Amino acid sequence: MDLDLDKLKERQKRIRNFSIVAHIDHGKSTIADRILERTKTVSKREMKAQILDDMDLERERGITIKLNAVELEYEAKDGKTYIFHLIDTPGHVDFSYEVSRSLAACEGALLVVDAAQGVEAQTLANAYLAIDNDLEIVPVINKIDLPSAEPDKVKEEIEEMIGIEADSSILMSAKTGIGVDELLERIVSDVPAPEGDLDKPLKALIFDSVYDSYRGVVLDVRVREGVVKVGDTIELMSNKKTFEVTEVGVMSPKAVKRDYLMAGDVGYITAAIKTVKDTQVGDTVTLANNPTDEPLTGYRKSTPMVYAGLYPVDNAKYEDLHEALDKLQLNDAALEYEPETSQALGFGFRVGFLGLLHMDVVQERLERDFNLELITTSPSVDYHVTTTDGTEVIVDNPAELPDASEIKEIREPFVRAEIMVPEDFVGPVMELCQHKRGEFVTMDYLDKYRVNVVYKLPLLEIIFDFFDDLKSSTKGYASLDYDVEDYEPSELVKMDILLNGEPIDALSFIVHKDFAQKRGRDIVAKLKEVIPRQMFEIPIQAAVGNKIVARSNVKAYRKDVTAKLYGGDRTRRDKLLNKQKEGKKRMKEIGKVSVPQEAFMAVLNLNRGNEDSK
Ligand SMILES: Nc1nc2c(ncn2[C@@H]2O[C@H](COP(=O)(O)OP(=O)(O)OP(=O)(O)O)[C@@H](O)[C@H]2O)c(=O)[nH]1
Repeated sequence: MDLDLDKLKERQKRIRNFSIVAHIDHGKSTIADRILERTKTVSKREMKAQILDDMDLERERGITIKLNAVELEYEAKDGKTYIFHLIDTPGHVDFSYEVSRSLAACEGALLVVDAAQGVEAQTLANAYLAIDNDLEIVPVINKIDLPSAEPDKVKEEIEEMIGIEADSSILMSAKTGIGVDELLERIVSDVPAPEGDLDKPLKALIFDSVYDSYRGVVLDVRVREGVVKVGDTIELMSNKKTFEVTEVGVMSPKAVKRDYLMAGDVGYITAAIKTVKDTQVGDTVTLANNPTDEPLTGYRKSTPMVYAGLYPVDNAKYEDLHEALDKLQLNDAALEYEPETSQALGFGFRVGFLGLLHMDVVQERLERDFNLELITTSPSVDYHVTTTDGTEVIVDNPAELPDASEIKEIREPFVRAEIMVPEDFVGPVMELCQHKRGEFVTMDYLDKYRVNVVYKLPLLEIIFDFFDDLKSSTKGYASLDYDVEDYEPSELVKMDILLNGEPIDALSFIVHKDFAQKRGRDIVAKLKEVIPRQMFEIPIQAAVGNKIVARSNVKAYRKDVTAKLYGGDRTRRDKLLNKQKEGKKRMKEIGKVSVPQEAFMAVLNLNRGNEDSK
């Protein structure tokens, strides 16, 4: 097929690639919906609420996890039809790496700020990512329909805190539709058209990929230079593997086939790629017979910060879990895993996550989409350990921590946490941070009312319930952003948990020496609650080294639990039986003891484990 380059150049001028970035809940998805609706990309009837958040899980949780690229056509006031590629981005702090991925595919970003909430931590973090990517930023002040909206104040905040001109911000209500027309026109006028030579060799960035059981791996790409067509042989530059292109197209929002994708386009390529490991997000695609000389620079790769063991309840499902992780990783570049074995749980994987939310989402996907029943062990961070003979080891599984007598020093990851909060709540925030072993760094007034409090905190303390505690101690007003800064020595110890006199490797965890006693007592109490009675008494002990810090017993099973309940109440009885059945599914037989999934997560649910422990 011969392409008319002049026509393509003309088309390129009418392309606008942009993302929407915002703090969580400021209205990104609702704005995306309005844009789709106004450009008639989907009919009202087809339109489900929040169409871009197409995964059930996202809809249930109400957060955007995966990014999606959609092509829309917009007929502008100048009479021309523009091609928009809207790339949705997640807003949660766990997913900022996906934001930087999608920004690498754009020329512009709509920076959405809630007119009542103002600039928050993730607004700043995302705005800086956009600035770093040299994107044109179009500020949008959303929710101006709210009685508490203060658009003028928000404009000032944007100028003062982000340092971009905000006088011309679009005032919008995604709810009522005010401002949508202006927004569309401003995308045309403010977001630059993509550049990139059409007659150069193909250079396309893989910014996402999805596994499809019929078509194989589907690559989401942003073409930077050249053109790619069906029948071309593409080469993945990182591993030099070649594939014949079977289909190219765009999402609109369903897949629509095209004859070609050209410089400036955001779309997908399929090439009967069967092995998920062959494709790497961030890699450059070129043509095998006419390759480009230099790959594109990828983007900041995300590194996992939280690690946990994932084990199939049924040991025979190990290979299924392996396959499921392979497939999931394709949609989730941040996911890392390697096989591990546990004496208690058998064969499984040690999996690295970006944060607890990410861990939750992965676990749910594995269970729901791949029909697996899993036991997840309590999350851990990675420790840098120096042993007495001078060896350095990285330990992300508490069970693998060397014996205390062999450890010279343990260093744990510390984060710089920036917490934005109205001044009235500075007291409670500081108190919370102190509780979590925080070290005060600095505090600045952002404007008359708001303060940015900076603390250095151990990541270990942040990943547990810090965010929830922060929200509850500030009535939801605080926002948090953090980055791992360095590893520093801490007085950490390993807590072993013994059931029936046997140490259970999958239940051990690492804790600061000062919190050990209290955590030990709390965990024993919690385990006593969640481990069901059996025919014999089960002693539970928490130990640091040889020292038992807490103990308790699960009493032997006496009679049918349902016997106590009102004989006549069928529903109540059925409920209980069902619940027992549910619980049983998730039991893991360890020695003679049945241990439920809850037990492995007990350390997460110690009701503010650190409180009063100092
Ligand atoms: N009053 C009012 N509510 C709005 C407006 N825009 C969005 N909302 C509401 O604000 C909430 C958050 O909106 P979303 O669009 O889900 O926010 P988001 O930024 O996409 O959130 P994440 O996907 O979780 O990052 C929802 O309950 C919306 O209905 C608006 O203009 N006015």
